[in-house]
Amino acid sequence: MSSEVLSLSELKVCLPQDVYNHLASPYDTDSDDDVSRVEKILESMKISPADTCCRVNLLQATVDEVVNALKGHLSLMDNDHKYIVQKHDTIRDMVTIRATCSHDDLYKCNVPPNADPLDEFSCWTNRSKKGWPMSHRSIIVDRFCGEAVLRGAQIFVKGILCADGGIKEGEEVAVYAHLSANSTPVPRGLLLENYLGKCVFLGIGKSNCNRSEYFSQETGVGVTMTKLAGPTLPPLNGILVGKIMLQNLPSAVVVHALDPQKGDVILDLCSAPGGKTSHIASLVSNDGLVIACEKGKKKMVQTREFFKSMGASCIVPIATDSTKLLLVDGAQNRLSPRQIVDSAAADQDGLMKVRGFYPESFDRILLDPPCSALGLRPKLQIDIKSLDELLKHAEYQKRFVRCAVPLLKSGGTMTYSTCTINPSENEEMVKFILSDFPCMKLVPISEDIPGLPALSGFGMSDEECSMMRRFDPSDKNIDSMGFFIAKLQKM
Ligand SMILES: C[S@@+](CC[C@H](N)C(=O)[O-])C[C@H]1O[C@@H](n2cnc3c(N)ncnc32)[C@H](O)[C@@H]1O
Repeated sequence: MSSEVLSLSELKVCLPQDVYNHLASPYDTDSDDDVSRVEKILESMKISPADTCCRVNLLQATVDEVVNALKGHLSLMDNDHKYIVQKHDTIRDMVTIRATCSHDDLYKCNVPPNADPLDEFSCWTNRSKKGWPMSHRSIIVDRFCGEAVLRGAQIFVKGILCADGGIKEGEEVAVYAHLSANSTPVPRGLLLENYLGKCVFLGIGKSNCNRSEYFSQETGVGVTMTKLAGPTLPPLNGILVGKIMLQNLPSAVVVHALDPQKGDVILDLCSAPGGKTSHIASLVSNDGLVIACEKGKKKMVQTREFFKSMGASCIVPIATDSTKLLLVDGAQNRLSPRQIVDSAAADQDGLMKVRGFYPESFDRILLDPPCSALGLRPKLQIDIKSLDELLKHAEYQKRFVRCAVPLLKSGGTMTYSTCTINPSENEEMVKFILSDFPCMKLVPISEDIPGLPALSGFGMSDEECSMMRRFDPSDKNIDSMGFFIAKLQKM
């Protein structure tokens, strides 16, 4: 058994056949173009969208202030990248950043191209036979670290699995990601010459320490990426804290589709890590009541700290199972959400202990439930093992819907979103809502909000499909993640 070293262009992101067939089924199989739509989506998933989008927190900054600060920050960066920072055409609180140079050559190579051999490697012929570069010592990171690297992150020591012996602080190293599916785990600290797995070349970085410290330290950046096989995204961690939030474009437009108004009483059923909830607070200038629910207690405590850092004071965070939020007792004296949270006691973490809310309580509801995440980019591998596993997501999402619809006031709207391309969680879910809840109808999302219409073939009219937004990761016009948004009103 030997190691297999791929370039990103050679890597094939695969799906189980039944999942593939399911995702391909809505496309017109008579058309050559559509037959390969899923292939195109899988191909585009390997790298990040070219634009980094950042949403301006209007509670603590203006768009002009952020544009100027980002331009200043990026112009000081110590590398050869140039970035274009600009306001989004139609989304008023969105700023996009695009690198003007990319390293397409690295995308096609499985070793750093055109570099002189290191003297000590030229006498070691096995090295090139195994696929490792003669020009650089190499490190291999785990897959999740690799995907983060392709999103512009640096390499933390915890993500490094194995490395060549002898790497020194300041040395340029070749960086690979281990493709873990179906392979035996790689023990951390392994010498690269003993690695027998399959990996993909991600680019070149500069080591911040000697090899031994990769594996003896608990925290810290081990390698700073300098050239990436894919779009070169600016590292913005720790920049303009509280003033911006890095979000993919579709995630940021969801709340514009929700269109919250000052004074509204709004329920976010799945809040953590809080990107969309804090966006609501920003758009209503903290004027209103936003109930943020999240099942994970620890997650909610962290999310509450994030809300504080964003100055989002109109949000009441609650750790609860949102599928059980509907109260059916006390028909006579139904308290409003404001009365319920004002009279609730706090738990030992300071989160309000709320049992639930009464029917017809909310002006707007955001339902951004857990999903199969088959739209997230970049993805080096997909973990879903079978169609049964994929379809379970839709069943779970229906539980949130059954709770959300009664909680909505008549005339109120619910915005539903997922970060997947799976129609069972998107178009089919909307059809389910329309069929099982005749009180609900689709309403159009503002034309300023970009995206494609929903897929046809799920029992909805062309007009209804045009009211929804679908983001296709292989769409060349909007280079973004896979995403879906629908807005429904209770009659
Ligand atoms: C797609 S994420 C939400 C992302 C969030 N809206 C944002 O923009 O930052 C789904 C969240 O729902 C939470 N979740 C899962 N089951 C839940 C339940 N029964 N009740 C409440 N939250 C749940 C997950 O822990 C996860 O944080």
